[in-house]
Amino acid sequence: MTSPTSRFPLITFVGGGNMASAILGGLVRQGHPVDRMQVIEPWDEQRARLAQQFPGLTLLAAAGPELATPDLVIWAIKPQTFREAAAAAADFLGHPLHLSVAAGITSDSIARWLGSERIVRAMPNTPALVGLGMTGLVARTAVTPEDRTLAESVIRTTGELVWVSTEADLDAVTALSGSGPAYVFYFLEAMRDAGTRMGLPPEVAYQLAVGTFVGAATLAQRSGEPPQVLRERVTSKGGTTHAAITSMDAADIKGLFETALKAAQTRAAELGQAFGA
Ligand SMILES: NC(=O)C1=CN([C@@H]2O[C@H](COP(=O)(O)OP(=O)(O)OC[C@H]3O[C@@H](n4cnc5c(N)ncnc54)[C@H](OP(=O)(O)O)[C@@H]3O)[C@@H](O)[C@H]2O)C=CC1
Ligand SMILES: O=C(O)[C@@H]1CCC=N1
Repeated sequence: MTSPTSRFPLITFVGGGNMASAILGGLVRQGHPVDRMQVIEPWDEQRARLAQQFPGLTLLAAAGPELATPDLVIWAIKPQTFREAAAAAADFLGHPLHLSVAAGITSDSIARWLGSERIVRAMPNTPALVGLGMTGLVARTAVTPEDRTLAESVIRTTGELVWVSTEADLDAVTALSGSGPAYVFYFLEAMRDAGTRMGLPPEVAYQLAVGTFVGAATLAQRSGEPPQVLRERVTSKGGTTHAAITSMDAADIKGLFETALKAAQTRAAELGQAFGA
């Protein structure tokens, strides 16, 4: 008899860390049954954490014949361990669609390691943990429209997505939105610390900083107006914002930001070269 949950694709995660947890959480929130997902995760503590968070989930320390043949494999491991993990699991996976979230590792490398052309690369970000992720996706040419739909349906459970044309674009996505939450947290730290040095209690400074980010980002999203216009609307002539922005321009914060993002983009390509051989 067909199980009532079998209309859901069977998904195997290789790697059960931060990103796998975020995607798992999104899927569970949207009603994907835990018995249609299995995770390969070698670290005992992490398996115990996942078992507690997602009761009923199949958790394995390593790939083996007991693995049910999946429709989709999500590769959520570090670029440094991808090759080794692929070699260990390839024989037990059948012929699924492969979805990799690893930074930098090209689909050419993955195709070589897995002997499959059905590969989608995704670059999510950690706000996926709260359903507000922003993911870039790129598909190899052999990927079918049905495969794209499957990849989209999984990623959509974590937030928004955008398809890009090339894997080089995905390195730019990695630098911008993949690593991007860390830049926001960095600014939150800086604003909290500056507020504290100006005499506010740290928790008040932090509350003001977080509220300002949430409010400004929501305003940008809802108004649809260019950020420059929104910024100019805050900047009264001869006022306080003008003083701050003049100080930032003098320090070339935008130029420094571009340098930082390009460093991340370069690192993505380096990871692909160093660990994709
Ligand atoms: N964190 C982020 O913001 C983002 C990360 N990514 C990408 O996601 C991928 C995973 O990152 P993240 O989730 O943060 O990393 P984590 O370290 O949290 O998770 C990776 C997990 O994979 C496990 N692992 C190691 N070797 C194997 C193996 N052979 N088979 C199965 N599992 C294995 C690790 O165990 P152990 O610790 O024991 O090695 C670890 O628990 C990376 O490639 C990264 O580039 C993409 C977008 C955003
Ligand atoms: O820092 C990293 O390499 C990963 C990829 C994007 C976010 N975290």
